[in-house]
Amino acid sequence: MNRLKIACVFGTRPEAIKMAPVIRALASRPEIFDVRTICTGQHRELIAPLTDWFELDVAVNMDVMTPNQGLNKLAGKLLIEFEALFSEEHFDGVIGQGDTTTVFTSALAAFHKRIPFFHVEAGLRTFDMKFPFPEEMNRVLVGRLASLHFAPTDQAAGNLASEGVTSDSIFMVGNTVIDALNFTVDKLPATSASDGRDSKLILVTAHRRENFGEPLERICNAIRRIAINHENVRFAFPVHPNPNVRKVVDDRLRGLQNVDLMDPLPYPVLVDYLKRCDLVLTDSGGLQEEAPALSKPVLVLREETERPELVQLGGSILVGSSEALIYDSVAELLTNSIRYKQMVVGSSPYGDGHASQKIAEHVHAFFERSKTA
Ligand SMILES: CC(=O)N[C@@H]1[C@@H](OP(=O)(O)OP(=O)(O)OC[C@H]2O[C@@H](n3ccc(=O)[nH]c3=O)[C@H](O)[C@@H]2O)O[C@H](CO)[C@@H](O)[C@@H]1O
Repeated sequence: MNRLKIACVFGTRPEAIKMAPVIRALASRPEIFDVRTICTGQHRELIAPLTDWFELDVAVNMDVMTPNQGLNKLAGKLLIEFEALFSEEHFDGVIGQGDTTTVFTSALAAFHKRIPFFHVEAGLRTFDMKFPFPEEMNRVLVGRLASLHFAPTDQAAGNLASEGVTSDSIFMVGNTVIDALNFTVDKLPATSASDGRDSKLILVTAHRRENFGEPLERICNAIRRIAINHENVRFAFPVHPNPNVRKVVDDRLRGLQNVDLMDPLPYPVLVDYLKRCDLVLTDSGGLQEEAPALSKPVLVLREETERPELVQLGGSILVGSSEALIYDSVAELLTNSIRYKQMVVGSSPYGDGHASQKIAEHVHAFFERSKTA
């Protein structure tokens, strides 16, 4: 039997992290799958260490990024690149993840070439096209283009069903980020949770477009006040390279002795911080999923989230960018151990760490079914 040739596409840091275990699961069955890994390079520098850590062979590197390029120019270039790739090589299927311009254009290009597209992390919705922008539109459009939808939770699967996606194409498998996290925790040397320190460690990340400008200023003001008023607290803040983030963070937080501003951390180092920290303050999607898997409460620096499951379980609170709410919520969790324990959920609502194996099986079954159809 001919092997199934599958293009696995990613372009940004979170896509590389969440696609890595899928690529490894497909590649672990070489008698069935011939895997080709395609990187569009949307976050080129952040991705190179990830492909090493997860031991991925990238077959195609696209070079599409130029400074201050608009979304239409990026999408146009990517469509042309995918058109050329899918014309030069025969692919049986294309698989991509999430809500970026990379996943949208690869799904559209696959559709134009009549190649089935499989969507990892399908069905996330805020129901507001402006937040997050342009990601909410990207995921809705990919929801129309995909042949199989791998939903991370029951709610995500329900969102797809209510949009009219046929139920036999939706599979609730969990989020592959938990597979990536487990792989990483297993590969890391063991560290103790507190490291023997008597201070509290708070991990912070903030980079979403919706927070650029005044919201990020308010977030930094709150962190500054906490750092000054609570000397037993340390902040670890890997700062996103985007100048919209870097300038505001530097202006407000540089020079505080208990705030460590760092370059973006390699994934294993980030996971090590996550293991050792007491609390996470973030607008990142991935960190909202990873933190509960390591029993860490999350304050979400967004007004809405497409990950309501953790909020519903009490493991995260939407604090948005309100300086007062961020300050008060952190202060309460630092001083009220009962409240803190209430926010430590027993297990992650985002998966059991076996999503990628399930995805590989469903992709195989899809082609077995189409042979008999
Ligand atoms: C609108 C929205 O929510 N969209 C999300 C967005 O992803 P995101 O918000 O999760 O993106 P980031 O925060 O950049 O990445 C997070 C990952 O990076 C790791 N990390 C972080 C800091 C660091 O210094 N070093 C690291 O290694 C961290 O542990 C985590 O795993 O796009 C994805 C792609 O489609 C979607 O899946 C996803 O819905």
